[in-house]
Amino acid sequence: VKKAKTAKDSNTHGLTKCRVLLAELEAHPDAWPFLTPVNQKAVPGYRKVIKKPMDLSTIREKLTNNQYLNLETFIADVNLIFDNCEKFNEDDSEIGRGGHSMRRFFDKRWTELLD
Ligand SMILES: Cc1ncccc1N[C@@H](C)c1ccc2c(c1)OCCO2
Repeated sequence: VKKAKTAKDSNTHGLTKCRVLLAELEAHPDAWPFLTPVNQKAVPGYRKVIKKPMDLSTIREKLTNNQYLNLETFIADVNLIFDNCEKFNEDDSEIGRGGHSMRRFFDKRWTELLD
């Protein structure tokens, strides 16, 4: 029997799914370009082109600091990683292909976890 969903319950379950999804993204073989913030001094043009940088370690920090209100705000930050990647990298490049691979994996997993 499904328990009545209170706001707190949805939030708790939503956050549990965020933790599961983030752990799987961090462990993915194609995650390496996305694990830490892009070093904007080392990557010419990145600061100018990408208005809202995002990476998996920043998402981990925000999750730890309870900065995600629900699954949707978490999904928005993960998609920011992939959108930034598509904007800056050619589809036919190692990082570009990695971004598409990670987005496909993430889309499949969060839809599977939807309650
Ligand atoms: C996701 C992304 N988009 C655009 C540029 C970089 C990156 N990732 C960084 C970590 C990165 C990924 C690969 C690298 C690198 C830095 O510095 C030089 C060697 O290859």
